[in-house]
Amino acid sequence: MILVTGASGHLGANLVRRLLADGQDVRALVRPGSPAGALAGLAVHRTAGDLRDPAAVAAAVEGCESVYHCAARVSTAARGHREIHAVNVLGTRNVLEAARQHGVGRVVVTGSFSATGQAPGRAGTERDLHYPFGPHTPYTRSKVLVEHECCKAAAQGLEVVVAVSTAIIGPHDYVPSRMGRVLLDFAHGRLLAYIPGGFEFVSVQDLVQGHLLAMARGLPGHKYLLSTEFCTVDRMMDLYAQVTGRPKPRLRMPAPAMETLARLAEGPRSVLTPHREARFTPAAVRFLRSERRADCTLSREVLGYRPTSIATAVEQAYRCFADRGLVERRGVASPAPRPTGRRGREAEPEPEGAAMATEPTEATEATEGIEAGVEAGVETGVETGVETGVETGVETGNRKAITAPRLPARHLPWLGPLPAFHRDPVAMLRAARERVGDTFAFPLLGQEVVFACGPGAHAEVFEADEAILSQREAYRFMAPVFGPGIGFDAATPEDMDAQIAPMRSALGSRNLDAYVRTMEAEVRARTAHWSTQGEIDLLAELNRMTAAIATRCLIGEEFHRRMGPELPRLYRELESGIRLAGMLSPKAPIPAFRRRDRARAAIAEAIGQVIAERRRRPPGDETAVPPGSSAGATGGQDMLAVLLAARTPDGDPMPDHIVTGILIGMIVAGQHTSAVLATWTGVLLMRHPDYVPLLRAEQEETWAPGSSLGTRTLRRMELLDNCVREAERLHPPLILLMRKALSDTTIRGHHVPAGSLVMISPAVAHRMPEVFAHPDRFDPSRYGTGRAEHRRPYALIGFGGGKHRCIGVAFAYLQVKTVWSVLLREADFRPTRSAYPPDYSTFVPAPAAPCTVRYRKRSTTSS
Ligand code: HEM
Repeated sequence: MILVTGASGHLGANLVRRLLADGQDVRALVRPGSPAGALAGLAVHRTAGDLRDPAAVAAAVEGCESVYHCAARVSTAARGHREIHAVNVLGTRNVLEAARQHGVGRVVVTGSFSATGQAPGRAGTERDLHYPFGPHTPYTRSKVLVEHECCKAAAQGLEVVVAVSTAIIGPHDYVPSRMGRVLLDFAHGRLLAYIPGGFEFVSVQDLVQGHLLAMARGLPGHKYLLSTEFCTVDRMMDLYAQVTGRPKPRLRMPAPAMETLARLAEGPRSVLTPHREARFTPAAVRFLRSERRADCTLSREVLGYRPTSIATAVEQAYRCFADRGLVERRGVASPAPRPTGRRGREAEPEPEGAAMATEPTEATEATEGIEAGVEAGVETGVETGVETGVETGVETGNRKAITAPRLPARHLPWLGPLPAFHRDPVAMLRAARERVGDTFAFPLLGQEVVFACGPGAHAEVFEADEAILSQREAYRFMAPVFGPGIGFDAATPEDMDAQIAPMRSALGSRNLDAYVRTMEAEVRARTAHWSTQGEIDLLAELNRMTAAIATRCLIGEEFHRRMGPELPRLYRELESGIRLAGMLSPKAPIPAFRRRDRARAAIAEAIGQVIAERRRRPPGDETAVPPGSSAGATGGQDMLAVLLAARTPDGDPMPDHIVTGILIGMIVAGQHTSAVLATWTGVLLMRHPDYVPLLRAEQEETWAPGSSLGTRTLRRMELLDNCVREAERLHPPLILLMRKALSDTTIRGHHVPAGSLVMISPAVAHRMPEVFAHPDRFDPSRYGTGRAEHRRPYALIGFGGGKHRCIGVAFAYLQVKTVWSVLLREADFRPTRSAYPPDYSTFVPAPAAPCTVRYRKRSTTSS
């Protein structure tokens, strides 16, 4: 077993991949909250822990025969000494001490070129002593002490070698690193200027190779410089221009003036944005200006190190970003490898295992310097990257919480990432998660949002006390849909629970068989209108079916007859009134809200009439279901009957407007969501037609021709169940679930200030490779015996979790399964489009309209 610390960093991510490709068993020590993407889908043993915690480090080291210690806190800022010292120096000491105690054979520690001394007039070598009295950053000082710790450990008999990194560039840069961010900014046309200078750069794959060589051949207690080539910033800009196809910025900021400016900016910034990671620092500019060079002769001669080319590393970095959708995929123009004449380095083939997966970086000062140039020259007042914020301790009660990383504000801070969020919230949140980790914060329309992702975070949110994370307060903007005092607008959480309680009983197993009969009858009634073949808008068709089903099961037959064909449209208008604008101003005078209010009034009036009629029936007959109700005909009750029979704590009947509001709430919660889930199930089956014969075979076994469907029959259809579950996972109808923080709290150790909106996203969470293997794949077998990926608590959250978990989940599953049992028996379906992308313009994203599919009725209809 080999331990890699800092495995989610740029170097770590590449090193882990290389070790795995070499057939090694790898354990990764990752700091809690590190971006998950770096190790996504890799067969590594993850262990969470902080370098500052000797016990966690010892636990990670135990049982390993060798250790690559790559983790470090990198910064060019003049502050943050304590944390930098604790992580880098004491953390390294912890690793070395644990290695000694557990008899680890060898440790390779990543060093920094900044800790190597400088000799005037020539390139620096391993023998050049660091000059301690210069204007060094806390980071540089810490890396000198790291080397000191290594020497001490070597003197005590531990085999430890230091592999010295220069400025890293290359693929699998998930955070991304600072050089990676400069490349992204360049590719997106956000780089308007730069500061000239130069530095030694290392291709991340050369650096990985150097670490392996240091492990195999390095002399204990020695260090080895690893660089690929010296590059001026002008040359880097040329390389970036070649891979991105964009011109390089015309503006070169004079370095001396920029260093002065950085000095002037330092004071105000430490007051105005004390928690923000500063990159435009005097030290960063100084590194660039110094144009330091490294002489890697020792590495070449002792280790056999053979560096490749920075041009190739830049190209690979770009390709990797393109693969992840962060930049446009171009026919990446390979920058011509430059003859590396200075020390006679030739471009060599990539090291084995080079072209693999991903993630964040330990930047060096030089990369920060370039980014500092970008920040200074380009984006005055606008953040280029991610504020790390991780080092900022915030006290919450007795617990020490860390500030969640903050997404950059690219537009007005008040708006936050609104355009991207509005266009495609799932893509925006997924991309942000890959960059900064599972928990992060951002402003949205003036509202502070804390986003959290992963089963642990879900558990904390779903299980939180209502007085701390309130569901009611988060969804109060829906009050115009439900009606005043109802559901999320109920006076107290207890009132809301009291309103939900009778619905639970109506949706209980006693009534479900009757509902299934209504469902089957309704699907058959609709398909009876279809000709032998043709095209339908699947979503529209399923909306009609679920509208009829919901109406008949929940409100009753009379209402269904009264409102008839009007209902799908009215429900649609009601539901489409739930939109982002409503969070800001639920009563804004916009057409969608006017339609919402008209639809609600029409539905409420019709329900009111039905209630009045039922109340006029003789006492003792409140629960009777009127003749003609299919639910009643089979012995069940519609929900209206249950609500009319329910009593308040004072023994009174529920007021009519509350009954009406609850019914409307149920329709809104369950009708369109079910139609959307059924539609995605159909779309997925059409895209994976191999499952259709298997599903039909399952039907043959479980559902005798001519017999009616029932809950028992449906429960035996396990493959169908798993297909619906895959639809729930891949396309959850509710993509965002929210809570309002009523007091300061924490999620996964991150501070959540009172007033924040806490968001979790089933759509993002369900694609976490750490939770679901190959998450983008349609694979119903993942729920089968042995894998049961959905059994992990709070992994599959399409219906929420904890005390607010959907009360209609059984109803919804039965409905979708009934729909597809009947439809698959009655007809064959084919897609008419190559893709059915989700339409994120609504709160319940369905395939973009029109969702046309072709059908042909089957001649062997056995019903
Ligand atoms: C595919 C269909 C459905 C989906 C995807 C769905 C999804 C959800 C989710 C995610 C929640 C939790 C919200 C949160 O924690 O913030 C929820 C709650 C709820 N759902 Fe559903 N639902 C569906 C169908 C239904 C149906 C058919 C009904 C009733 C007939 C229903 C009634 C409710 C109610 C009353 C709650 C609130 C529970 C509480 O807060 O205690 N849902 N649903």
